[in-house]
Amino acid sequence: MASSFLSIERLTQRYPDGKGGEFTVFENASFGIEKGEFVCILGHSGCGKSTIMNILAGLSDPTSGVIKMDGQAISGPSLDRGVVFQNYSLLPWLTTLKNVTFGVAARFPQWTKQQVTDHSIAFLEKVGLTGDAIYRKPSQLSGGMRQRVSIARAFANEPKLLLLDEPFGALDALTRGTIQDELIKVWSGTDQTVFMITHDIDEAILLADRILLMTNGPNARVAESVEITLPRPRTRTTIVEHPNYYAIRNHLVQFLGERSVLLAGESVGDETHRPETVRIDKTEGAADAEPLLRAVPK
Ligand SMILES: Nc1ncnc2c1ncn2[C@@H]1O[C@H](COP(=O)(O)OP(=O)(O)OP(=O)(O)O)[C@@H](O)[C@H]1O
Repeated sequence: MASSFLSIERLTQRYPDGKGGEFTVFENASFGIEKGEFVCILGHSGCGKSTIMNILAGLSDPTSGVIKMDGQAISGPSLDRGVVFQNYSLLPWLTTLKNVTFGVAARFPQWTKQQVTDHSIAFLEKVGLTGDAIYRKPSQLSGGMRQRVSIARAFANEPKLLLLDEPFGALDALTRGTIQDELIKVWSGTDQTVFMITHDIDEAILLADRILLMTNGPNARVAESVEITLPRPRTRTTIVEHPNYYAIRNHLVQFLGERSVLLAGESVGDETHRPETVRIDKTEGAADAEPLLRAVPK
């Protein structure tokens, strides 16, 4: 099999259990992400999503396993991998604009000051931040505005891989919806590869090309890779009318409600530990229109 742009191979994380032994968070997690793909990961609290993200960001080392990006094993943090956390992580003493130019100047050292500023302003505009807001400090912005700055900053740096750890978790539903739309807008204009943690099924369906489903921990596994067979561009009002929408949603709800527990600790996927691919397509003429779901092993 040709290797993916980002390839996670047999990733295992164990931690001390506090009683002299150890517990396994996940074992042999293996999956790939293609260049330009938007992949979300869903799973119950504690299954190890943030642990996977921290390893991808280079902020922690796994117990075993290999991660390759563009064929090269990765280790440690790098400007090639940008991260957006739930808590914004902006530099409080810098203005909005400087929070963005700071990273852009480091990423593109050959650029003039003007190029860095123009590039940064363009990305802030894409997330709706214009005018005097870009000269304010983070403490003078709303939570939604701060998260917009984080997203603009991450995309403006043009990392090869963008890691989003529940970026909208702290926002109210309306602000969340607006920023999701802005995120799609920014992402659509790039060939950016995105890996995102979310707890929100609807958010994952709206944004992702593919959703990875994890079973419950300990001994969690990435059990399924569900293709989001909804055409782009997507909006939250049009996708619900698509024949695939509820079939996909029901599948995800059913997995998180029942199968994530039933499969916990069981061996799933093929012998290489890759998740089962699930493709749901109810559109007329689709090969798997009847039955609706591709068989998924129980
Ligand atoms: N540094 C650590 N030392 C020991 N145990 C840890 C450490 N970091 C995480 N864990 C444990 O590993 C498991 C997975 O944690 P992780 O934060 O990755 O889960 P998660 O799926 O991201 O959860 P949530 O959705 O609640 O954020 C949990 O049981 C957690 O307590």
